[in-house]
Amino acid sequence: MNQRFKENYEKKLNLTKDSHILLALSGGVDSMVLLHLLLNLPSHIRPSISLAYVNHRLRPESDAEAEFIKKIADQLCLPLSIKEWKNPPDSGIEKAARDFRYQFFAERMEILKAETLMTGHHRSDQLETLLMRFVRGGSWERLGGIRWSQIFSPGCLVRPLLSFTKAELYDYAQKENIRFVEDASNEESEFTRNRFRNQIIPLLKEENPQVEYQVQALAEEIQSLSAVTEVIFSEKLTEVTSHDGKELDRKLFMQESEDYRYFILKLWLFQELADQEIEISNRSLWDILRWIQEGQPNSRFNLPNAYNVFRSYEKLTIEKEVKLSDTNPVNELVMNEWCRLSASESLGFFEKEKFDSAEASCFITVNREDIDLPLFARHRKDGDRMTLKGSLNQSKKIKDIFIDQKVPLEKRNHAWIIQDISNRIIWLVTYKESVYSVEPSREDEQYVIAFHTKRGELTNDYT
Ligand SMILES: Nc1ncnc2c1ncn2[C@@H]1O[C@H](COP(=O)(O)OP(=O)(O)OP(=O)(O)O)[C@@H](O)[C@H]1O
Repeated sequence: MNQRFKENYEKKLNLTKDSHILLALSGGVDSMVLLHLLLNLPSHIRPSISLAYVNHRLRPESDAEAEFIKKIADQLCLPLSIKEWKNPPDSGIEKAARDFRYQFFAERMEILKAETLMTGHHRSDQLETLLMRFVRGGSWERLGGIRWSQIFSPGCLVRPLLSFTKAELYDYAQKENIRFVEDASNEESEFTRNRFRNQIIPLLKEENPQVEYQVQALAEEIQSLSAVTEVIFSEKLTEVTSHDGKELDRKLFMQESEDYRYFILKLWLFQELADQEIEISNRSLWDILRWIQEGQPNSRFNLPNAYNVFRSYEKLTIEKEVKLSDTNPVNELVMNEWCRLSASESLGFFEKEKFDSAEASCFITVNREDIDLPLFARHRKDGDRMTLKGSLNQSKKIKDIFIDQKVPLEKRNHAWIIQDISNRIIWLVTYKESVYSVEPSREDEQYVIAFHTKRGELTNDYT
């Protein structure tokens, strides 16, 4: 077993004497055997080892286990950090405990400047993980299961025991007299994984005693296949998206076959929502595909967490919905000053003689007697209407103005509206002027309302 471990250590994991490893030591047979195997490596390849343990305090014997781990670290003179879990939630304990553990490991790696986290996952874990994923459903790539090595935090997470079954680890521990703690909860079937471990897998092993080996081989094949297809679909995605990957060109996308479209869309959503914990089911993917094919040219498809795929004619983007109430600060405009509205936008209103048109991207002129000061800048809200210039006092919904001008949905909530204290909408900035906008005259009894944007040229017709 030492020899097999050494081979994997050098070939599969690319680790050397200069590696600094943070070993996640739970005290169970797997990580205790892993520690032993690491220490048994010949000195010319043995890495520096630090230990980390999380005391979840979920079982009465937790504190005794923490003491056991401290003793081991003392005996071996290895640095150990322990963290206690203080606030377990009422539900979803398994996931919360895992998140807490890995968060702690990432912090320790950063502090210790250790580039490798090592855990004791083994071949029997692989079978459990794959069966659970298979039954739960989801993406086929997940059937690649636990990997030998993957990117983690500032470095990587490696599992050198993936070629050993749990039975082999027990044998080795017995032969080498390795002490370990037995997790009593493993015997109870209260957690999903334990149900698979204790009830389902024994039946599968009766069917085929080699099931763990078969499944590991299958998982590795899926991992390779998934690496190959990722390259193919990434190239395809690049062909149908803008340079930064944010805009998907519907026309080019629709030229691909349906199978390709499915995987391109999946990759695009995955990349665009990478920071969000959003899972898009296979069924939703098909629904989105149908909507892209048959939906309205200016419409949206709702995703979880207020995200949307927006379609504006032949352009698709993914954006979080901006709620009007969240983004509707009302900015009072102070006479003869520019009011900064965002990193790239300013609005101001000026006495005509104090206005320098060179500073503005666009502007309108109003008669002083027609409006009631002060003026305010805000975004649209439901029911907004304005009386259009040259329309004989006919008012029109702001929403309809946007529709007429084919303004994409995601731009509508960002547009600025100028209103006066009497709630009259004076200007839908860059999109539409109201009846209050007049031609400049020689008299001074006029104000100018001006907009400045750094976003290059104004893209809308200034009407
Ligand atoms: N409390 C802990 N403290 C330190 N390391 C731990 C702890 N629990 C688990 N580990 C590490 O994780 C490995 C796998 O443990 P276990 O099979 O119990 O985890 P799991 O339930 O499969 O969860 P996951 O795969 O998400 O870590 C252990 O061999 C050990 O390296």
